Amino acid sequence: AGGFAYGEKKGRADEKTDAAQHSRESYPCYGTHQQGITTPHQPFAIMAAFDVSAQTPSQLQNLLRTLTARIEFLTRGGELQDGDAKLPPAGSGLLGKTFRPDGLTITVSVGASLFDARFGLADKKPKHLIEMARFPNDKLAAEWCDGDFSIQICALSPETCQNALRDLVKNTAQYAIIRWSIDGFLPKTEPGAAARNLFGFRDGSGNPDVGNPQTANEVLWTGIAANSLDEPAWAKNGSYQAVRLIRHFVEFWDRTPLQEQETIFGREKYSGAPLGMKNEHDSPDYAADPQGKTIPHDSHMRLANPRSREFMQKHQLFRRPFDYSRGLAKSGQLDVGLVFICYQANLADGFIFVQNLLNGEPLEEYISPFGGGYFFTLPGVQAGEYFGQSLLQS
Ligand SMILES: C=CC1=C(C)c2cc3[nH]c(cc4nc(cc5[nH]c(cc1n2)c(C)c5CCC(=O)O)C(CCC(=O)O)=C4C)c(C)c3C=C
Ligand SMILES: [Fe+2]
Repeated sequence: AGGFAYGEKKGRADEKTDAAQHSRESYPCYGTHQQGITTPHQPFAIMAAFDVSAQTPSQLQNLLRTLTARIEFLTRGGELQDGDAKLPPAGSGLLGKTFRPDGLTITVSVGASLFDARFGLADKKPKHLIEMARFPNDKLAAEWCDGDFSIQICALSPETCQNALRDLVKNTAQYAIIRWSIDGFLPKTEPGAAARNLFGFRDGSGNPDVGNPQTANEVLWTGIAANSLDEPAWAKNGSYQAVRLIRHFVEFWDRTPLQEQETIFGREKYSGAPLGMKNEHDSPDYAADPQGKTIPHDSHMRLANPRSREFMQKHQLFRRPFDYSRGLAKSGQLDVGLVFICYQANLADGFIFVQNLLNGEPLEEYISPFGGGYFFTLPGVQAGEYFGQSLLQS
């Protein structure tokens, strides 16, 4: 009595390992599209941008091959194999010697600057890829903007994101230098409901359902969506990624009346329902509210998507944001906000068009965009290939 069979005992012992505390959820990195876009929204993230220090096309290829190999290893889970103890260990050790995939996705995207004179790629640039231009309410800090490529890391724990970033920084050090990086998280929420941003509002309720492949084809994938057929052939099945780092003035927001907060977004704070409706996923009926008495014309949601037929066909984007918290700003105010990330097949019709509709909105009093960038998420690849292969070999 009280004894354990070997297997049972081993099972119990295994339950106590670091690895067992993490999820076996795995999103293999090979396929038509990269992971981290239509993948279920994980609760933790790091968004980072890098500059390439590689000098030649073949060094750039080495960088992309290394990135792909590390992404394959990290997203599959496995065991670190240390060699000579006089050399650095194989990994950070943050997750222990063996580690599980923990829902990790790593999404690689390239910036406009990668298409300058260095690598002979100038004539292959996606049509709408440019460095991020300033919008009227922006206070952009150059050190928080742009980059030759971006890496979006998402997982079910913050340590899995950290471990992945450390691994990528170490293994690409010969050819790339990190430029900026920010950690993100999402509050827990009921199943099927969008997570809340730091203003306390559900953020993502009006997103297109990109879990439906037909909707994803119409909204996300360059070279597939109707408004993106004039792009270079290598870019097919990629997507434009727009990143905006947006500080929230939460002390000011928390002193703003509830009614005003709800009018600013056009939704009820707690349920997330459009004003005048019951449920989060109810569709607003703007035709029945031509004067904007229920949902004001200058509310965030009405400006961002007037739901006209033309808009729904051409200007939809898919948001996959995270909240951030970085302690205190120099002013003594909380330095918190949103890592706004969205994907679309055509950047000009998507993010840029919608942001221009939002310029001057009442929400601007409470926010201050300070960084981010535009990137092009590379098409997916099959085992044996590397991310960016279609670009370098086209
Ligand atoms: C240019 C694109 C957008 C930026 C930048 C943006 C910033 C931003 N948004 C919120 C909070 C909410 N946004 C909501 C809806 C919404 N926002 C955009 C676009 C941008 N938002 C769109 C296209 C939509 C969907 C509109 C619709 O289809 O009805 C909402 C409402 C809930 C929801 O639908 O997700 C909230 C809340 C913040 C805080 C923010 C930057 C500070
Ligand atoms: Fe929004």
